[in-house]
Amino acid sequence: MKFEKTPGWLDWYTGPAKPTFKLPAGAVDAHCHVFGPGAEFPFAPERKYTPCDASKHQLFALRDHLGFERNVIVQATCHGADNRAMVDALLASDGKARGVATVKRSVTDEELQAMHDAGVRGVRFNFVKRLVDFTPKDELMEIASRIAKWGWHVVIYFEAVDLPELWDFFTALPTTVVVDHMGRPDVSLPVDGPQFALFEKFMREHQNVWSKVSCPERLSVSGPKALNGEQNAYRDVIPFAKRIVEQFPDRVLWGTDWPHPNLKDHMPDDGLLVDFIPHIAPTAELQRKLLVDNPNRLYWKD
Ligand SMILES: O=C(O)c1cc(C(=O)O)oc(=O)c1
Repeated sequence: MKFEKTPGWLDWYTGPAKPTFKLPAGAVDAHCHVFGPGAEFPFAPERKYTPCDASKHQLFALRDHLGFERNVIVQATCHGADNRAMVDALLASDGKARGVATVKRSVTDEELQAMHDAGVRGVRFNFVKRLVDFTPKDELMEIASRIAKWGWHVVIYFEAVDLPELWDFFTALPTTVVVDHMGRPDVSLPVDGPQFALFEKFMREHQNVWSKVSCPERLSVSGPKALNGEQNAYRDVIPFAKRIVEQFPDRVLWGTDWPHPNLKDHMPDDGLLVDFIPHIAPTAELQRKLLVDNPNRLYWKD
Protein backbone atom coordinates (compact mmCIF):
# COMPACT_ATOMS: atom_id res chain seq x y z
CA MET A 1 0.00 0.00 0.00
CA LYS A 2 1.18 3.53 -0.80
CA PHE A 3 0.69 6.24 1.80
CA GLU A 4 0.69 10.04 1.42
CA LYS A 5 2.40 11.77 4.34
CA THR A 6 0.41 14.30 6.35
CA PRO A 7 0.98 17.75 4.75
CA GLY A 8 3.89 19.55 6.43
CA TRP A 9 5.30 16.31 7.85
CA LEU A 10 8.92 16.65 8.98
CA ASP A 11 11.08 13.59 8.26
CA TRP A 12 13.67 12.41 10.79
CA TYR A 13 17.18 13.80 10.47
CA THR A 14 19.48 11.56 8.47
CA GLY A 15 22.92 12.84 9.51
CA PRO A 16 22.98 12.88 13.32
CA ALA A 17 26.20 14.02 15.00
CA LYS A 18 28.29 11.63 17.03
CA PRO A 19 27.44 12.66 20.61
CA THR A 20 30.11 14.42 22.63
CA PHE A 21 28.63 12.90 25.80
CA LYS A 22 29.78 9.29 26.10
CA LEU A 23 26.89 7.09 27.14
CA PRO A 24 27.61 4.62 29.97
CA ALA A 25 27.94 0.94 29.02
CA GLY A 26 24.55 -0.73 28.80
CA ALA A 27 22.60 2.47 28.04
CA VAL A 28 19.00 2.09 26.85
CA ASP A 29 17.06 4.41 24.54
CA ALA A 30 13.81 3.81 26.41
CA HIS A 31 11.42 5.67 24.11
CA CYS A 32 11.53 5.32 20.35
CA HIS A 33 9.22 4.12 17.60
CA VAL A 34 9.16 2.40 14.23
CA PHE A 35 6.86 3.60 11.44
CA GLY A 36 6.03 0.84 8.96
CA PRO A 37 7.53 0.76 6.45
CA GLY A 38 4.00 1.39 5.23
CA ALA A 39 4.37 -0.98 2.27
CA GLU A 40 5.11 -3.85 4.66
CA PHE A 41 3.20 -2.82 7.78
CA PRO A 42 0.32 -0.55 6.73
CA PHE A 43 -0.62 2.35 8.96
CA ALA A 44 -3.92 1.95 10.83
CA PRO A 45 -7.15 3.25 9.26
CA GLU A 46 -8.03 5.13 12.47
CA ARG A 47 -4.66 7.01 12.61
CA LYS A 48 -4.58 10.79 13.07
CA TYR A 49 -1.41 11.31 11.01
CA THR A 50 0.49 9.55 8.23
CA PRO A 51 4.26 9.62 8.83
CA CYS A 52 7.31 8.95 6.70
CA ASP A 53 8.73 5.43 7.01
CA ALA A 54 11.14 4.75 9.87
CA SER A 55 12.21 1.12 9.79
CA LYS A 56 13.72 -1.18 12.37
CA HIS A 57 17.00 -1.23 10.41
CA GLN A 58 17.17 2.56 10.54
CA LEU A 59 16.40 2.50 14.27
CA PHE A 60 19.10 -0.09 14.97
CA ALA A 61 21.62 1.92 12.92
CA LEU A 62 20.81 5.00 15.01
CA ARG A 63 21.17 2.96 18.23
CA ASP A 64 24.67 1.88 17.21
CA HIS A 65 25.68 5.31 15.96
CA LEU A 66 24.64 7.04 19.20
CA GLY A 67 26.19 4.35 21.42
CA PHE A 68 23.08 2.80 22.98
CA GLU A 69 22.98 -0.95 23.62
CA ARG A 70 19.25 -1.39 23.76
CA ASN A 71 15.92 0.12 22.72
CA VAL A 72 12.43 0.22 24.13
CA ILE A 73 10.11 0.51 21.14
CA VAL A 74 6.80 2.13 21.96
CA GLN A 75 3.82 1.45 19.73
CA ALA A 76 3.14 4.63 17.74
CA THR A 77 -0.47 5.77 17.41
CA CYS A 78 -0.26 5.72 13.58
CA HIS A 79 -0.30 1.90 13.89
CA GLY A 80 -3.32 1.86 16.23
CA ALA A 81 -3.61 -1.48 18.01
CA ASP A 82 -1.88 -3.35 15.18
CA ASN A 83 1.43 -4.15 16.85
CA ARG A 84 3.02 -6.07 13.95
CA ALA A 85 5.67 -3.51 12.97
CA MET A 86 6.79 -3.08 16.60
CA VAL A 87 6.79 -6.84 17.32
CA ASP A 88 8.68 -7.52 14.08
CA ALA A 89 11.35 -5.06 15.24
CA LEU A 90 11.60 -6.78 18.63
CA LEU A 91 12.01 -10.18 17.00
CA ALA A 92 14.74 -8.85 14.69
CA SER A 93 16.65 -7.12 17.50
CA ASP A 94 18.58 -10.09 18.88
CA GLY A 95 17.17 -9.45 22.35
CA LYS A 96 18.30 -5.83 22.24
CA ALA A 97 14.78 -4.38 22.14
CA ARG A 98 11.73 -4.59 24.37
CA GLY A 99 8.35 -3.17 23.49
CA VAL A 100 5.25 -1.38 24.68
CA ALA A 101 2.05 -2.32 22.85
CA THR A 102 -1.39 -0.85 22.32
CA VAL A 103 -4.17 -3.37 22.83
CA LYS A 104 -7.94 -3.41 22.83
CA ARG A 105 -10.20 -5.14 25.29
CA SER A 106 -10.71 -7.91 22.68
CA VAL A 107 -7.04 -9.00 22.84
CA THR A 108 -6.77 -12.69 23.77
CA ASP A 109 -4.49 -14.25 26.38
CA GLU A 110 -2.73 -16.12 23.56
CA GLU A 111 -1.99 -12.83 21.81
CA LEU A 112 -0.68 -11.31 25.04
CA GLN A 113 1.51 -14.36 25.62
CA ALA A 114 2.91 -14.17 22.07
CA MET A 115 3.71 -10.48 22.57
CA HIS A 116 5.36 -11.28 25.90
CA ASP A 117 7.51 -13.92 24.23
CA ALA A 118 8.54 -11.36 21.60
CA GLY A 119 9.63 -8.90 24.32
CA VAL A 120 6.60 -6.71 25.05
CA ARG A 121 6.56 -5.56 28.67
CA GLY A 122 3.89 -2.88 28.78
CA VAL A 123 0.80 -1.31 27.24
CA ARG A 124 0.32 2.33 26.37
CA PHE A 125 -2.78 4.33 27.24
CA ASN A 126 -2.94 7.59 25.32
CA PHE A 127 -5.01 10.59 26.44
CA VAL A 128 -3.64 13.17 24.00
CA LYS A 129 -6.74 14.13 22.05
CA ARG A 130 -4.97 15.06 18.80
CA LEU A 131 -3.52 11.50 18.64
CA VAL A 132 -6.33 9.10 19.54
CA ASP A 133 -10.07 8.72 19.99
CA PHE A 134 -11.40 8.32 23.51
CA THR A 135 -11.39 4.84 25.10
CA PRO A 136 -13.67 4.33 28.13
CA LYS A 137 -11.76 4.07 31.41
CA ASP A 138 -13.43 0.83 32.47
CA GLU A 139 -12.04 -0.77 29.32
CA LEU A 140 -8.55 0.51 30.10
CA MET A 141 -8.79 -0.65 33.71
CA GLU A 142 -9.80 -4.11 32.56
CA ILE A 143 -6.74 -4.23 30.25
CA ALA A 144 -4.48 -3.00 33.07
CA SER A 145 -5.71 -5.74 35.42
CA ARG A 146 -5.13 -8.40 32.76
CA ILE A 147 -1.61 -7.33 31.78
CA ALA A 148 -0.59 -7.09 35.45
CA LYS A 149 -0.55 -10.90 35.44
CA TRP A 150 2.31 -10.87 32.94
CA GLY A 151 4.27 -8.42 35.12
CA TRP A 152 3.78 -5.69 32.51
CA HIS A 153 3.34 -2.00 33.26
CA VAL A 154 1.18 0.81 31.86
CA VAL A 155 2.65 3.76 29.95
CA ILE A 156 0.47 6.87 29.99
CA TYR A 157 0.65 9.87 27.68
CA PHE A 158 -1.29 13.00 28.59
CA GLU A 159 -1.05 16.80 28.71
CA ALA A 160 -0.35 18.53 32.06
CA VAL A 161 -3.68 20.40 32.01
CA ASP A 162 -5.53 17.06 31.98
CA LEU A 163 -3.80 15.56 35.03
CA PRO A 164 -6.41 16.74 37.60
CA GLU A 165 -9.21 15.07 35.68
CA LEU A 166 -7.21 11.84 35.11
CA TRP A 167 -5.78 11.67 38.65
CA ASP A 168 -8.26 9.18 40.13
CA PHE A 169 -7.90 6.81 37.20
CA PHE A 170 -4.10 6.97 37.15
CA THR A 171 -3.74 6.47 40.89
CA ALA A 172 -6.03 3.42 40.77
CA LEU A 173 -3.88 1.59 38.19
CA PRO A 174 -2.61 -1.71 39.67
CA THR A 175 0.80 -1.78 37.94
CA THR A 176 3.93 0.31 37.61
CA VAL A 177 2.90 3.41 35.67
CA VAL A 178 5.35 5.19 33.35
CA VAL A 179 4.56 8.75 32.25
CA ASP A 180 5.65 9.80 28.77
CA HIS A 181 7.57 13.06 28.45
CA MET A 182 6.98 14.24 32.07
CA GLY A 183 3.26 14.62 31.42
CA ARG A 184 3.96 17.44 28.96
CA PRO A 185 4.39 20.43 31.28
CA ASP A 186 4.00 23.95 29.94
CA VAL A 187 7.63 25.00 30.44
CA SER A 188 6.75 28.67 30.04
CA LEU A 189 5.12 28.39 33.49
CA PRO A 190 7.31 28.51 36.63
CA VAL A 191 8.95 25.20 37.55
CA ASP A 192 7.78 25.74 41.14
CA GLY A 193 4.25 26.74 40.12
CA PRO A 194 1.07 24.72 40.70
CA GLN A 195 1.02 22.83 37.40
CA PHE A 196 4.37 21.12 37.84
CA ALA A 197 3.84 20.80 41.61
CA LEU A 198 0.87 18.55 40.87
CA PHE A 199 3.05 16.29 38.72
CA GLU A 200 5.70 16.13 41.44
CA LYS A 201 3.00 15.27 43.98
CA PHE A 202 1.77 12.51 41.65
CA MET A 203 5.26 10.96 41.66
CA ARG A 204 5.99 11.65 45.32
CA GLU A 205 2.76 10.16 46.66
CA HIS A 206 2.74 7.16 44.30
CA GLN A 207 5.89 5.11 44.40
CA ASN A 208 4.73 3.05 41.40
CA VAL A 209 4.85 6.12 39.11
CA TRP A 210 7.91 6.61 36.88
CA SER A 211 8.62 9.35 34.35
CA LYS A 212 10.42 9.62 31.05
CA VAL A 213 12.40 12.86 31.12
CA SER A 214 12.32 12.93 27.35
CA CYS A 215 11.24 15.21 24.52
CA PRO A 216 12.82 18.58 25.30
CA GLU A 217 12.42 19.28 21.57
CA ARG A 218 8.62 19.00 21.97
CA LEU A 219 8.34 20.91 25.22
CA SER A 220 10.77 23.77 24.62
CA VAL A 221 9.43 27.21 23.84
CA SER A 222 12.69 29.17 23.98
CA GLY A 223 15.13 26.81 22.24
CA PRO A 224 17.82 27.03 21.04
CA LYS A 225 17.28 23.96 18.88
CA ALA A 226 19.47 20.85 18.84
CA LEU A 227 20.87 21.67 15.41
CA ASN A 228 24.17 22.79 13.92
CA GLY A 229 26.29 21.67 16.86
CA GLU A 230 24.21 23.49 19.51
CA GLN A 231 25.35 22.19 22.92
CA ASN A 232 22.96 24.28 25.00
CA ALA A 233 19.69 23.32 23.40
CA TYR A 234 16.24 23.59 25.02
CA ARG A 235 17.42 25.48 28.08
CA ASP A 236 13.89 26.12 29.33
CA VAL A 237 13.22 22.38 29.76
CA ILE A 238 16.33 21.73 31.88
CA PRO A 239 14.95 22.91 35.29
CA PHE A 240 11.87 20.68 34.88
CA ALA A 241 13.67 17.51 33.84
CA LYS A 242 16.57 17.99 36.26
CA ARG A 243 14.18 18.39 39.15
CA ILE A 244 12.50 15.07 38.37
CA VAL A 245 15.82 13.25 37.88
CA GLU A 246 17.20 14.58 41.18
CA GLN A 247 14.06 13.90 43.21
CA PHE A 248 13.23 10.49 41.78
CA PRO A 249 16.56 9.09 40.51
CA ASP A 250 15.35 5.49 40.64
CA ARG A 251 12.14 6.09 38.67
CA VAL A 252 13.26 7.99 35.58
CA LEU A 253 13.91 6.87 32.01
CA TRP A 254 15.28 8.65 28.96
CA GLY A 255 14.61 8.16 25.25
CA THR A 256 15.30 9.89 21.96
CA ASP A 257 11.66 9.71 20.76
CA TRP A 258 13.09 8.98 17.30
CA PRO A 259 11.61 9.38 14.64
CA HIS A 260 9.92 12.28 16.44
CA PRO A 261 6.31 12.17 15.22
CA ASN A 262 4.38 15.39 14.61
CA LEU A 263 7.09 17.95 15.22
CA LYS A 264 6.06 21.12 13.42
CA ASP A 265 8.97 23.46 13.96
CA HIS A 266 12.21 21.53 13.40
CA MET A 267 13.66 18.04 13.46
CA PRO A 268 16.40 17.70 16.10
CA ASP A 269 19.80 16.12 15.56
CA ASP A 270 19.61 12.96 17.74
CA GLY A 271 23.33 13.15 18.53
CA LEU A 272 22.77 16.59 20.07
CA LEU A 273 19.75 15.26 21.97
CA VAL A 274 22.10 12.78 23.65
CA ASP A 275 24.32 15.73 24.53
CA PHE A 276 21.32 17.21 26.38
CA ILE A 277 21.45 14.37 28.97
CA PRO A 278 24.25 15.73 31.22
CA HIS A 279 22.28 18.99 31.61
CA ILE A 280 19.43 17.11 33.30
CA ALA A 281 21.43 14.30 34.94
CA PRO A 282 24.66 16.05 35.98
CA THR A 283 26.48 13.27 37.83
CA ALA A 284 27.78 9.89 36.67
CA GLU A 285 25.56 8.18 39.23
CA LEU A 286 22.38 9.91 38.04
CA GLN A 287 23.33 9.14 34.45
CA ARG A 288 23.86 5.46 35.22
CA LYS A 289 20.50 5.18 36.97
CA LEU A 290 18.66 7.05 34.22
CA LEU A 291 20.24 5.28 31.27
CA VAL A 292 21.25 1.84 32.54
CA ASP A 293 19.90 0.68 35.91
CA ASN A 294 16.30 1.89 35.68
CA PRO A 295 15.43 0.77 32.14
CA ASN A 296 17.16 -2.57 32.62
CA ARG A 297 15.29 -3.14 35.89
CA LEU A 298 11.95 -2.38 34.25
CA TYR A 299 12.40 -4.05 30.86
CA TRP A 300 15.04 -6.77 31.24
CA LYS A 301 14.24 -8.11 34.69
CA ASP A 302 13.75 -11.62 33.23
O1 LIG B 1 3.42 14.11 20.74
C1 LIG B 1 3.29 13.33 19.78
O2 LIG B 1 2.80 13.66 18.69
C2 LIG B 1 3.68 11.92 19.97
C3 LIG B 1 3.05 10.96 19.19
C4 LIG B 1 3.30 9.63 19.44
C5 LIG B 1 2.59 8.57 18.73
O3 LIG B 1 1.92 8.88 17.73
O4 LIG B 1 2.65 7.42 19.20
O5 LIG B 1 4.21 9.26 20.37
C6 LIG B 1 4.90 10.19 21.11
O6 LIG B 1 5.69 9.75 21.97
C7 LIG B 1 4.62 11.54 20.90
